[in-house]
Parts: sequence; C-alpha cells; structure tokens
Amino acid sequence: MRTSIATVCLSGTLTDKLHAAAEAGFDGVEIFEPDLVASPASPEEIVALAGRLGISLDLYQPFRDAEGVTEDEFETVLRRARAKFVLMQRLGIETMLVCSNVGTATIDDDAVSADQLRRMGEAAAEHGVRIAFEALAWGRYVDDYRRAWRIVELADHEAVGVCLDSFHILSRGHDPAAIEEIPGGKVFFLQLADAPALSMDVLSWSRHHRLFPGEGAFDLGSFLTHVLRTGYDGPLSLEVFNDVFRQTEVGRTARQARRSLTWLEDLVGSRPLPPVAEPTGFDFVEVRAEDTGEVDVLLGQLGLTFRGRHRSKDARLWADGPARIVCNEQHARDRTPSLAAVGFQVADPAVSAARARALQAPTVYRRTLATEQELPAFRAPDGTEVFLGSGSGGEATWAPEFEGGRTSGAALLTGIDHVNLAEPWQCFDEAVLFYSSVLGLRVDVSQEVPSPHGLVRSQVVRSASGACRLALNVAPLVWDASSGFPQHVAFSTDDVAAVARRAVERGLVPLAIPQNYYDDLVARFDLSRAEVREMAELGLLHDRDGAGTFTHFYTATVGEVFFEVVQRVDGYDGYGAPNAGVRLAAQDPDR
Ligand SMILES: O=C(O)c1ccc(O)c(O)c1
Ligand SMILES: [Mg+2]
Repeated sequence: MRTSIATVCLSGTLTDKLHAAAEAGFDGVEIFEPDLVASPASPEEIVALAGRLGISLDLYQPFRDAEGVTEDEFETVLRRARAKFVLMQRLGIETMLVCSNVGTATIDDDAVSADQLRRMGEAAAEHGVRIAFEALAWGRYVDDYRRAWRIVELADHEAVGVCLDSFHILSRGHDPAAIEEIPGGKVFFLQLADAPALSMDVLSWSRHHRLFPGEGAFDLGSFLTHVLRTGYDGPLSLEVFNDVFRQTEVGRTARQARRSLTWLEDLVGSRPLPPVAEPTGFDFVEVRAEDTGEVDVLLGQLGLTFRGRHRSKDARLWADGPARIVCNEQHARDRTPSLAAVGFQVADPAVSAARARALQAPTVYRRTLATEQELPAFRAPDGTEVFLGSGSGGEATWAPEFEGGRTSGAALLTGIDHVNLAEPWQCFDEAVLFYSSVLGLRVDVSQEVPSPHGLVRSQVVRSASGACRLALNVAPLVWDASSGFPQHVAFSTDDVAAVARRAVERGLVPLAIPQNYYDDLVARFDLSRAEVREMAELGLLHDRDGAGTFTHFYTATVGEVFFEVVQRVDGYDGYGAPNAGVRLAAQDPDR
C-alpha cells in the first residue's frame, strides 16, 4: 500500500520534512497547515520540490470549526474554505481534512452538520477537490467516528467522505468494528497513530504523546484490518503529535516512522516480512573492558570462570554454565568499562537477520576469519550491538574459538536473567519498536523508579517464555552529564545466598544497602530479625509477588557497568521494582 506521513510528525522546516520523508521511503506527505503558513517556500515551489523528490502531496489539514454553526457563522466558514480550495489547487492536493468542531459549534444536530458539510462539498467540487470529515476525540458534539459517518451519509455528496484516525477511535475505547459498515470509497483518508496507555484527558494525550504504530498500547493490527475490509485503497498515513519527535533529528524520526509501517503491513499480512522468531535465550553479553581489570575481578568473585582468549580477536570469555560474558578489549583502552553488545539465541539466525534487514536495522560488521563463526549483528537505536546466534541454553557455537582458559566446576549460575540498557531519551520509543519488531520481544511492564536525580523510566521487553528480558531505562539528564547511566547484567541462580557468600569470601564488597531498607523489609514481609540480618550482611534485597519471591544483590559499578545476581522462586515474574530506588540511591555518583 502507499505510505504517507503528516509533516507535523517531524522536526525542521517544511522543506526539511519533505526531504526526510522522501529519503525514508514514504510515497507522500500530509501537509499540516501551520508548516505551510510558516514556510518561505511558495506553494508552487513546494509542488516542484515534491516532484523532484518523487513524493505526492496527499492531504491538506486541518480545517477547523466548520459545521454545527449558525448560518451567519457558516458564511465565514465557506469563505475560509473557498480560499483553502484555491490553495489546494495550487498545491495539486485533492483532499482536505475537516475536523469536527471543537470551538464554534452551537447546534447539536446531525441534519445541520450534514447540510453544512454538503454545501462545503459542493464548493469543494467546484474546485475539483473533496473534504474528509474527522471526528476529533474531543469534538464539541461530534466525537465519535460512527456519528461522523452518519453525518457524511446524510450529507450525501460525492465530495464529502470521512477521515478515520486510529487515535480518536481507540483513545475513546470506541469499537472499530463498525468501520466495516462504511463503504471503502467513502473513507477518503486514513491516519494511523499509536499511543501509550495513559490516564489523562484525550486532547493532551493526543497532542503530546502519540507514537508510531508498534510503539504504544493500541491494537493497530485489528484496527487496520477493519479499515482494509472496507476496500479502502488510499495511503496508510502516519499522524503522530509527539513532543520528542518534534525536536529530534528529522531523518532518524522519518526512518523510524517508515519502519513502523513496515512492521504494521507485516502484522496485517498485506506485505509479509521474514517471520519473527522470539529468542530462546541469551547467547552472551559483551563488555568493553581491558585485560585483567576490575571487570575480571568481579566476574571471578561472582563465580564465572576465565574460559580463554579468542584465537584471533582481543577478547576474553568468562562463563559459568550458560552465563557468558565476553570482555572485548578493542576500543577499551582509555575508557571505562561499558556494555557493548547483547547476543541472542534464535532458531534461525539467517531468517532473523533477513527480518532485521527488511526492517532497515543498520548492520554491524566485525572482522571474522574464515574459520570462525560469523554471527549476524545489528545496531539497536540505543547503540547496543545485537548479535544473533544459533546455540541453545548451555551451548554457544562460537565458544571453542576461545582458548587457553580453565574449565569451570559445578555451575551456581543458571544463566543471564535480564539485561538493563540505558536509553538516551530521544531513542526510547524507537528502541521499543526495534526490540519488538526485530526480535519479537513483547512490551511488558513500565515503571517509574525514583533516583536522587529524578525519575528513571523503565520499560521491560521480554520473550513470552521469560528466557530473554531487557529493561530499557531512560535516565534523568544528570546521569548522562556526569557519567553514562550504568547498564547491567543480571545473572540467575537457584541459590543467591550461596553465590553472595562465596563472592564475599572472594573479596566482593556488595553494593551498600542502608539499614532503613532492612527495617522496612521486616515490616513488609514479616521476616525474622535473624533472616534479615543475614540478608544485610550479604547485601541481599528481597521482594514478593503473590506466592513468588525474588532475592538479589548488586556489585559495585565499574565504569558504566555493574552486575546483579537474582533468584526467582515460585514464579516471581518481576524485577524487584520496589528495590530499584534503593539501588539507584546507593549508586548515586555524588555520594
Ligand atoms: O489536535 C488536533 O487539533 C488535530 C488536528 C488534525 C487532526 O487530524 C487530528 O487528528 C488532530
Ligand atoms: Mg487526525
């Protein structure tokens, strides 16, 4: 299907926006009126530019407060509309979006609105253009697409149809199934937007928090399916008002937007991608770290064994059973340790890589010798390199390339439970779309965790089985300014106290947790003083959900990484959210 994007989604001038939309591969744009009014380019220059870029001008929008008005008012409406129809002829745009009246309507009567839209339609037809009526979620009287359609049906004019906008329909919880009652030829335009689940007034929600499809909580797959069943064959157009996208790099936002439609077209089956395969486990996590530095010390204390150096690369492998950390020495000099890459085990890396490429994920190239395994890799929006491996569980197909290390004894760690990534604020929504569309991870709990310098927004994406979990964290700005927001790897175990005790014997100083935390634990969970005293000695934290319990501890931070060890019992499915604020306070760089 053809794709389009409203200029209001993007930052920059109108001409910047047209360039970015074309470069990202959109077929057309909706011209958002304020962008045109503020542009020094004449309509003819805009048309010429669009022609050179090979994109069409699909919609002119919005025209406000048109119907449900007194006859006196309507004269002014018609005069305004005629001026816009002349402008549309100069722009070569066929369709104008007319939103339901939010300001000047005084008459709550379908017949009146229909009559006025019909007369606007007659005027439009005289100029060879047409109008698409859209029910805004906060319209004075018309705030439901079903009522907008009734009015358009009553208006009964060939130049009058509806514009469907997923935000207005889904934000109000209106059932989109009745869309199928509208003949496709009467759906003049389709606007798509996702949004996070928020409880706030619809106008503020719409103007500041819309997202591209796949980044929020709306079921856009079934919404679009209803629209396509009408026979609608116009463009899939994105209309996303979002405070972040309006101020971040235009080319990047346009590519992100285009990727969201690629994902959606696959979801509804109109343009299938290579199938998504959920990862079955973590293959490895890679940390940039110099040889025999503090990272090695921490890993040894936690019970991982040095398994050797890579045959041809400056890299070391540490492992305990399926918990594998690769320390990469390239680019590690003169910088503090940081998290570089996450490897996932997938059923068929070639298929997953083909899907990633179809979703325009940037490829990562690494030097690989002929005798070595080449794992396909892509750069996530947050900069993390994502590798796709074919091993499973305890096996890593590439591990034999590491030589000269020790074999490990009985494993106490059972794997990698989750990885916490820091998301620059401008990348967050794009990262959610990346991890869900490329890797098939599901968007799970979102939480706000207090830190001494502001709230940390934490969004979990995970596989259904729970074998792969990522927590995507948007750090308060002060962390970025002082040092990078630390990222971490959480290892899983069936005996966290034993891991902690062994680590302390080997010299680990666990992250210092205040006594107030342990006093609070006694109150929350009816634990004995003796139990809590042992937890305090080992720096253990604790949480429960239903019957499940979660006990965990953290290492100190080295550079921009630290480690956690977690024990889940009886189906605990969270991440110790009540403890995260205690951890962030304990890690405060100002302390
Ligand atoms: O927020 C608005 O005013 C507005 C304008 C035009 C639209 O298509 C829309 O969905 C909302
Ligand atoms: Mg709209």
